[in-house]
Amino acid sequence: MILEVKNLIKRYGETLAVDNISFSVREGEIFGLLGPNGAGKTTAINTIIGINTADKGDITIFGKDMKKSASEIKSDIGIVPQDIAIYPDLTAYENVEFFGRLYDLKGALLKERVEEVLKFTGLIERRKQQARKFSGGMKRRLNIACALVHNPKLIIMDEPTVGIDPQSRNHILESVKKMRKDGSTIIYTSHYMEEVEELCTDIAIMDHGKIIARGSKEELKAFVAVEERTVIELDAINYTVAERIKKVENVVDCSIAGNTITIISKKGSNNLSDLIQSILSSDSQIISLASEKPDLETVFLTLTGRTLRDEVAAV
Ligand SMILES: Nc1ncnc2c1ncn2[C@@H]1O[C@H](COP(=O)(O)OP(=O)(O)OP(=O)(O)O)[C@@H](O)[C@H]1O
Repeated sequence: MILEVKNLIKRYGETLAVDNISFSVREGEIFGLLGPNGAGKTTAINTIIGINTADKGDITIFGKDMKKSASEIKSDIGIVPQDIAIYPDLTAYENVEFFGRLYDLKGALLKERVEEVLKFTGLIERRKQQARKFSGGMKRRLNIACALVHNPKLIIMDEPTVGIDPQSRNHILESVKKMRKDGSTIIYTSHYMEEVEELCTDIAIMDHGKIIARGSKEELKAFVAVEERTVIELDAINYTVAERIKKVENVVDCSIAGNTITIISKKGSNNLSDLIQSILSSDSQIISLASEKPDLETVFLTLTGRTLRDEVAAV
């Protein structure tokens, strides 16, 4: 295990921001910490890496106790903070160079690493430009370059795509995948379930300071999926169609509204071809068909009764 967190608690006065969480991260994973704004993701991350002091809990990183070996451990971690931490008056090159020096890089190796991470983040052409002239997305990418310059084994990214253009967002998501391919372990916090679903090999869902679910996306979805919905729009509803559909194996329910039929089937029934066959044999034509599979939003909704999007919009 690269990281092990046991019974971590962090309070801010009366607020229990991190409420007794335990989890571990295996080497080579992209570990996703998913939760709405205020769930406690940043507090958890900042407490793990020693920016905040924990009220209780044990943290082991690279097999070493964070309480005893913090500075040694930190030299192998790259942190991409939620709030952009770069110097606006320095150029892109100077910013990355500055962070490299903080990690004791010098001379030819420093130059080589600075150029490598600027290339990796797509900023090499803009290296001589002051950071203040960068777009929000470019600033975020520079923030990432600064975190990677010392070639860390563990990379922690706290909501790295908030408030940026789609092009920079895609660039960041692709970079995260590439970093994993190159052997890094990544912890990625986000309230965008699409990003976590696309990137992460292991996921913990956080809400009100607690981890409320943990597993791969397949495990999390299987946990909530009790049924599958298929919505089919027809040119016209024939009176025999509902009767035929109800006879298809694993169909639990079938309701009609206008020219649309909603069919509920048992989980994993794989009966789509039979459903289509039964409709065509009743002389109706299919206009559109949608099969709804659960996503991480469904998981959050099932566990909390709220949607991630509602939570984000409310902040
Ligand atoms: N410095 C602080 N002082 C007091 N309360 C804080 C502080 N930082 C965070 N909190 C509170 O702790 C809780 C968890 O906040 P945290 O920022 O960790 O959540 P988050 O999941 O990272 O959300 P976001 O994505 O909005 O940062 C919230 O109730 C927040 O208001």
